[in-house]
Amino acid sequence: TQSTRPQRLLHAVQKNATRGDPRSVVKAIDNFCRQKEWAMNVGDEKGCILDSVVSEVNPVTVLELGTYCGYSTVRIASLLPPRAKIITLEFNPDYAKIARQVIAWAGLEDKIQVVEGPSGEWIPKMKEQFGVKTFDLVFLDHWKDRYLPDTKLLEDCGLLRKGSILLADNVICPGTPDYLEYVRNSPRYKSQYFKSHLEYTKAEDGLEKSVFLG
Ligand SMILES: O=C(NCCCCc1cc2ccncc2s1)c1cc(-c2ccc(F)cc2)cc(O)c1O
Ligand SMILES: [Mg+2]
Repeated sequence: TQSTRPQRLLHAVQKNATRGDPRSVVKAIDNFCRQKEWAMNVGDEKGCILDSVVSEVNPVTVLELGTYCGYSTVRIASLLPPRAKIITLEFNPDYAKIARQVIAWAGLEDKIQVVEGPSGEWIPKMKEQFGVKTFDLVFLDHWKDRYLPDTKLLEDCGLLRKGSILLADNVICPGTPDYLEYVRNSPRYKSQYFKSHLEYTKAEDGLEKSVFLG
């Protein structure tokens, strides 16, 4: 039977990356997506902006919405301090299966918890299920029309604290207009746009970094 793109991406990692070396896993995926098949990873250009925000925030608890094949999960986890943890939500079980194997190849299983299911159902359960108090960093990279409702849900569930950082992918392409309008106009956020390009292309895209003011 025909393989899927995530399966081919995983094979490229297993063929070209060194076990236990997260940066080689990131490199192998970027090479695969540039030379063989485009895939919706945050990519190398926006990935550098992600790296700089993670390094600046130095988060202990991270929530990622939208795991896909685990590219940004590995990228973030490789920069975290020893006891820090990422909870990453993925709706598609096939993607989650591939992501777990990519994460294992990078040797980062201990820092990452892949949770399957819709964000709208899991966010209200974060405290009781995972003992989370608040998130220091949230990386939004899932359905673009869920960014705003899930941000409001995070607020309502008390999962954000003064200084929590929201970092959103794809605010231009495919675009998240209602989310952008909210974080840029709400008195509860201080927002900043990092102009870049859609992964592996020349199209404009960017990341929006928003600090929750409490
Ligand atoms: O849809 C994208 N990403 C979300 C996939 C949806 C997966 C979900 C995860 C989850 C977890 C919990 N609850 C619900 C959900 S739904 C996406 C799409 C493009 C793109 C850009 C130009 C194109 F021409 C074609 C695609 C680029 C990107 O960087 C993306 O991130
Ligand atoms: Mg994205």
